[in-house]
Amino acid sequence: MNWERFKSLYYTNPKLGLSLDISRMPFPDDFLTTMQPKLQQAFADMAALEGGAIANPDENRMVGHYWLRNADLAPTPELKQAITSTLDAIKDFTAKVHKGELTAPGGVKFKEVLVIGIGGSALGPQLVNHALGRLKGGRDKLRVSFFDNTDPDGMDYVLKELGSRLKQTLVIVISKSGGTVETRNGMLEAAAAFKAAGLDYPKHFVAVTGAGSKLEQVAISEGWLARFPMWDWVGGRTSELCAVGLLPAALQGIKIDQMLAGAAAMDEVTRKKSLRDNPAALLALMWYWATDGKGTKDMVVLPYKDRLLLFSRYLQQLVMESLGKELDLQGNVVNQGIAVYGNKGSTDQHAYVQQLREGVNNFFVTFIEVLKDRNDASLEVEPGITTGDYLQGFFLGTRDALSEKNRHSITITVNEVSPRSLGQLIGLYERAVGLYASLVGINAYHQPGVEAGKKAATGVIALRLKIADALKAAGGREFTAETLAALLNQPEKTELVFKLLEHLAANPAGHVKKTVQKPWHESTYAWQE
Ligand SMILES: O=P(O)(O)OC[C@H]1O[C@H](O)[C@H](O)[C@@H](O)[C@@H]1O
Repeated sequence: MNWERFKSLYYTNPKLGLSLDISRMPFPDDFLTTMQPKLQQAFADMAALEGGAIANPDENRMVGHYWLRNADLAPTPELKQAITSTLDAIKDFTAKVHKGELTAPGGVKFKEVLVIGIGGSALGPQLVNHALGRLKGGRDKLRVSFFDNTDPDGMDYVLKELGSRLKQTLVIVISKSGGTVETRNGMLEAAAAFKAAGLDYPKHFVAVTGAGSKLEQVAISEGWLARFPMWDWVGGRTSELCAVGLLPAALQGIKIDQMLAGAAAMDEVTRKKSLRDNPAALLALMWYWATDGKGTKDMVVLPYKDRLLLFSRYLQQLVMESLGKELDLQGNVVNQGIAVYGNKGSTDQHAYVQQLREGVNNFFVTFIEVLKDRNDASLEVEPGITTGDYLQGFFLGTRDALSEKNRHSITITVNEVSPRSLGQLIGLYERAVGLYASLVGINAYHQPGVEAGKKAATGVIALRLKIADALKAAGGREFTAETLAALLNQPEKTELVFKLLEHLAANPAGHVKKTVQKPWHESTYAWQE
């Protein structure tokens, strides 16, 4: 590639220990200049947001995740106090757990944390757990596992892993709204497991949730061990650096002050109004150029580091839930968004990189390079060559191979994976998403599209109950999906009735016996005690 272009476009910040290379995005010479008016408007929007404006108009909310790492920026003394006192409470609680001053009943020391949450209430903690666990090679102070779904078998798997250590397990139920059904279900399943083991679960349970939520009410009425707040001015997908992410991380033994310091340092840099000094603005403009400001290309995130495996999954929510919007701020239909996927290199080179090089050219790659290979000395796998040399070799080789075929890429380089650098990366992408949303004129801070699926699921659950009632009342009579839907007076829902019957018949709790017939849709279903 072109060294002169690289020299002129390379952003490097030795203080942060982070660099950004946009030279492999072949935007025209005047692109950065022509974007200046839009970009300056985006900076102005961002300054207003940080100053406490209602930056999420649909929900009439402020957007305050930047205050979490510099409470002095909070627009009122009350908000500042809320941030600092929560941080103190997290540290205090964690210190007591680590010292064994706060224990499970019977003085049993907590050794395990089970986090129950979903979406923004799980992805950040999962990323941090995976990226920063056992960083120096030693053991974590507490080991963290997750329920992040309503999959019964998934929960059984985690509970089996915990086994008899359930008595040493601290459970953190995280839900901003406190009403998310998957999380409620996880909480009930965990409580049942504790009860079955003869354990007094409220003495193990902690809630992170919004004031007055259903979850908070349960935690209060059952006398849970502790509660930590979640505020309406922090979105789920930007909540890693409030109690949602900090509490599990601190308990694990991760240096949360360094994560916060990393994000704060990145915030300072990404507030700069001069484009060439602002890596988040450069990133946002590259997304704009690569995708025509319309999401026409996908963002493939490829960290060459196992510890950053979950970064793409974390970014998937941050980017897609923020940018994937039907309407712009004026109410025009725009169907915005950028699709995000990726795992890690060089692993993915043996999976889908074939298509990236030769197949449909509908993406741009963001490589994440980590300079430091490992803590200890490295084996030479060939004379003078280590496994880390190979990891870099595959990264550089793949990048060149893609460039040769006009497949564009951005590269972010960090010195190492550490609490500080992860805080920086989180801060970098939060800012880039916010700036990009301004560039394309959308609200990045709501998620109206998520509700439709939740509402429809409620309808499905109601129909499931009706089916069970009808079959029971029919006392063993056999129905096809069609005859049952007709009986329920819902012929338009025959497909749903079929799907529900199939699931009921597959599980003992369904009490449904299926008799297979030909053709398959003449199969019958009947109640069975
Ligand atoms: O934290 P909770 O209120 O339980 O929400 C968990 C998640 O579910 C919702 O459906 C939203 O789409 C996500 O933005 C959110 O992070």
